[in-house]
Amino acid sequence: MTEQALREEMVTLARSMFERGYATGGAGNLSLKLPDGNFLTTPTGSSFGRLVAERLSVVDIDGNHLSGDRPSKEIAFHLAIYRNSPDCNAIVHLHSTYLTALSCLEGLDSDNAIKPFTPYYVMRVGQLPVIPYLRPGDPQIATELANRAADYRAFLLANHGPVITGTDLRDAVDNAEELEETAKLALMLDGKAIRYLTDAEVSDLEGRGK
Ligand SMILES: O=C(O)[C@H](O)C(=O)COP(=O)(O)O
Ligand SMILES: [Zn+2]
Repeated sequence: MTEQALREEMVTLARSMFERGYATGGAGNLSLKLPDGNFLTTPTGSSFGRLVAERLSVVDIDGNHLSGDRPSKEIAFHLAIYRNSPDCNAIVHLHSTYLTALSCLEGLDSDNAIKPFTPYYVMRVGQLPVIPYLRPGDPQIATELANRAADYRAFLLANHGPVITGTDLRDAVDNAEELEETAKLALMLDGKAIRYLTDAEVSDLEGRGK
């Protein structure tokens, strides 16, 4: 896709998420890899419902601001993931209701906050490691994500919200929506006897197409 088409896709997908309640106010941020190797990101403080294609931020791999409005304060963690995850070409960070609620619970398994109980969670996301609470914009978030980026497709920032990757922005958005719905199910089923997928059932699903 051309840069202009990617800009328009980011605006369209962001507005769709906003209109369906996956993003509110100025929370969250998006990024994607451009054909020239630089990165397109949402400007800091921007609303997913009001992005303007021409004003989106462009940065290089070192985080230098090349054009557009001032980039997200979280651009460092986006770039840390790109550096360490060759398959990642787009990233979605949200404060979506159910994943943010989950991120606020005591006693989460830091290796995987959601044990698999549906096939699509396994096929699209797999595991959800938890990053300890850090102030939004703290550079340590980038270090924590860099250390895990090669092994996971999504991450849960404690008391904050999810970070989800994809092979392109549509894939990252679809993964984010699947993960948010899985968190909603997990909270709805809390206290009930869930039949989790067995290790064999999970292995059978891993590596299969979505
Ligand atoms: O993650 C953050 O820093 C904020 O919580 C957020 O999601 C929006 O920050 P941005 O600078 O507007 O991208
Ligand atoms: Zn945030």
